[in-house]
Amino acid sequence: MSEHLPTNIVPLSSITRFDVSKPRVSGCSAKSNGKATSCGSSAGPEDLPEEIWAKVQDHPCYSEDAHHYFARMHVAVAPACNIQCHYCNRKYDCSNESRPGVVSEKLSAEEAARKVMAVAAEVPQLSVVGVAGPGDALANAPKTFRTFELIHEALPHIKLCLSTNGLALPDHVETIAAMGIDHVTITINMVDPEIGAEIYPWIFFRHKRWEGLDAARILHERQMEGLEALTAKGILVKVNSVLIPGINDEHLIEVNKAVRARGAFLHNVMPLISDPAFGTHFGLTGQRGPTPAELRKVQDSLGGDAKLMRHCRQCRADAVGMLGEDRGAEFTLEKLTEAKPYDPKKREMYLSVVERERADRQKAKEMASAPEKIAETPLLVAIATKGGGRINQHFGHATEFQIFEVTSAGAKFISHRRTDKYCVGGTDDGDAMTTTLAALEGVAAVLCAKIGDKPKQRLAEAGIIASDDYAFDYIEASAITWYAGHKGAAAASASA
Ligand SMILES: C[S@@+](CC[C@H](N)C(=O)[O-])C[C@H]1O[C@@H](n2cnc3c(N)ncnc32)[C@H](O)[C@@H]1O
Ligand code: SF4
Ligand code: SF4
Repeated sequence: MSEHLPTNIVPLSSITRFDVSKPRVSGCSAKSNGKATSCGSSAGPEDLPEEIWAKVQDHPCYSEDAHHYFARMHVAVAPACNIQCHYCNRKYDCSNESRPGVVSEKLSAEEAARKVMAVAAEVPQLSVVGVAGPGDALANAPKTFRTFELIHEALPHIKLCLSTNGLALPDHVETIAAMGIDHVTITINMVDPEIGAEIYPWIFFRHKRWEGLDAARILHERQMEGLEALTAKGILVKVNSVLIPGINDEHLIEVNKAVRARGAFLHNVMPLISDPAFGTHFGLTGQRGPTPAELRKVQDSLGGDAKLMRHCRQCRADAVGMLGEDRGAEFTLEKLTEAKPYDPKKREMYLSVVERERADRQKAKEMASAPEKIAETPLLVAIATKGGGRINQHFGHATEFQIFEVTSAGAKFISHRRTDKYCVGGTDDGDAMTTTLAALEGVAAVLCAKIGDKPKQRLAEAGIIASDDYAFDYIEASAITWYAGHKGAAAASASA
């Protein structure tokens, strides 16, 4: 069977570190971190109501757990936009650039459907296809919906997803519901038009261009109307907010309250990208993006029970693959003629592996966790992973680290941090280490599948412990076990 599995998934037979033969903690007596979990009404590792878990369990953006197992792709069928944001310039195009709004080729609905078939044949993890630009999905509504129709006819199991600024949303809620589109993202950066006027120079609405406060007021009203109409129909809405320091950083608490009151499922606060080279208004006028610490501060200020997305990778409008990887170059239009036919058995086999892996990973986590007796100082642990919920990437091959906040009681995903590959063409690259050390700021340990003596030494000099003792083990259980052996380091750094 293993020859059918994607390379980043390790067969269960390779699990050695955790004794999965011990009795499973499950059912009504289940305990997680010493706390009883609810019985009968919740499901999945994220403790969601069963009907919600059923909708998000294979959506890599709506469930942090799912992003370890499932892939998404964006199809670039929506070039036009009906508003202008000061942070967006869709004219800039680069195949090496990974950020929203960037694409290598724009597609017709038919081309997009062919591309989805080709990717589904190669990537059994594929579960979601989204339209997220390069412009706005609903400013190109006929093409967006035609694309979804074709995909649904060919691959009915694929979830459909769209991203919009919300201006045209109220006009399309009925169609979205009728087409079975269960996931919609709205970018909402303000609920106060005074702040909106600093972000949006103009909108185009009802055959007319609007500017200033009028534009921001219309946009705000349409966003709230669209959000309410979607949630009333049981559609899961994720709200994206771009964090723009000095403009909406303090205001995002109000945005969070407003969108939660209207039933938004998830709030994704994303850092502004404003490199002047991209030619956006903000980039050219010196508006900076937030630091990782500023981003985290705003996320943490949104209240303990706010459901936040912290694992967004701010993908290109033609991204393909697991979050954090982009296999778009393998599926360009000219390569589609070589595409293999889709084989549903490959996907079924993959799903059964994921089901077992998820259950065993959860069990390993519960077995490694100790009930919280005293307040412990959490440590940040960086993980090198290619997916599957395991520590399965060589330190030198990592282009990002997943950061977990860890105590003896649990390991919580906090964010990802991008870096450059340490090993380039088989040689150790000194500049990459500088980037990696910056990315690992505040991190106590790196857990990876393999690391050479030289980088291990460089990390040690920077006060970071690197370990490949947990190679191919589950992330959370390993991080908790590592923490248990290094609590002293936490106490020492807290008192330093
Ligand atoms: C390219 S847009 C496409 C969907 C739609 N037009 C919208 O704006 O919601 C996808 C996401 O990228 C975000 N985005 C675009 N440019 C950005 C930038 N420079 N920095 C951070 N986020 C950005 C948008 O706010 C939106 O949430
Ligand atoms: S709404 Fe989306 S596509 Fe339009 S300008 Fe803003 S970020 Fe760009
Ligand atoms: S941009 Fe964020 S929400 Fe959209 S596909 Fe990428 S990770 Fe998911």
